Amino acid sequence: MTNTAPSTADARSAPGTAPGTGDVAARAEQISKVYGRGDARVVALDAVSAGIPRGRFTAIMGPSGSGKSTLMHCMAGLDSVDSGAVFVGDTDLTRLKDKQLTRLRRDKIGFVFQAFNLVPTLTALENITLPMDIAGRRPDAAWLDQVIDTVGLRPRLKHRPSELSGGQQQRVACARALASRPEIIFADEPTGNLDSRSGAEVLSFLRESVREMGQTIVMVTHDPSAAAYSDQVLFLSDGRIVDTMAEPTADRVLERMKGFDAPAADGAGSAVGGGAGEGADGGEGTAR
Ligand SMILES: Nc1ncnc2c1ncn2[C@@H]1O[C@H](COP(=O)(O)OP(=O)(O)OP(=O)(O)O)[C@@H](O)[C@H]1O
Repeated sequence: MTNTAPSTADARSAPGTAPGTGDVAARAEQISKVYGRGDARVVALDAVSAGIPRGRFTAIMGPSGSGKSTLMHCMAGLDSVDSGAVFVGDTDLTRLKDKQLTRLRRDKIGFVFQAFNLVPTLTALENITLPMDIAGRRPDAAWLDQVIDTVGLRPRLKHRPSELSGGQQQRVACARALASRPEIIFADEPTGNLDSRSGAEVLSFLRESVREMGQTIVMVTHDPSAAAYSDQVLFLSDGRIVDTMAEPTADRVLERMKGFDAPAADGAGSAVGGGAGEGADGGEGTAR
């Protein structure tokens, strides 16, 4: 079966996005990824196509082993694909040499992982600006100020990670990802190590960075409540995108997750097409 959703065209028709190529921040075109051989062969991604709308918050969900992390890693240039193409903006990652790929990741992509990955000897502020320091770029002071205020870290800027709570550390990691104004931020289970209150704070902040700053975010999560902060959810099963949901709520996402043993009768294509277009009113202005 071929995956169809959400196609670039679908993404273009997403709410609040003008027609044209500029409204898709990243896209996968028929990407496949196989691990292992013989008996150990696993098709992690099976001809997946997906467009990530610019300035939107997209969640990726699916059962364990469905390919969520693989999809994210391939789209972020952290892992290679066996076939197909991955675009960030207009650049096909699969055609880049290692050095070019490293530069693209550094300049255009932000990452937030479940483990906060902060440098323990640096202050919060130094951690936030570290990627730009390494790249020899000066942070835009006004932007940095806005990011710091949005994540509510101003009173903690001189603290080292060990002096911060888990939620605060993850906010530092989010600020670090946002500071260079990347084309797209990939967040892999960003609330996986947080209690529900800290998790909600981080998700609200991610949500706000999309709404207020126009950031594009893709987040892998197991948690329907976390997915409910997004504008749209892509559902993966057995290495394929089998459905999308616009304006998700935790209850609807939970229901859909329960249904994975019995896939939607109308098939992936129609479900996905409807889902992507369905986002007409989007999550814009909707606090979820
Ligand atoms: N490095 C690897 N070597 C072999 N198989 C792998 C590797 N990475 C992933 N896989 C397999 O590929 C499939 C997809 O894995 P992936 O981690 O993308 O799933 P996931 O949906 O993120 O799972 P989870 O929710 O459990 O984190 C799984 O069957 C997994 O066992």
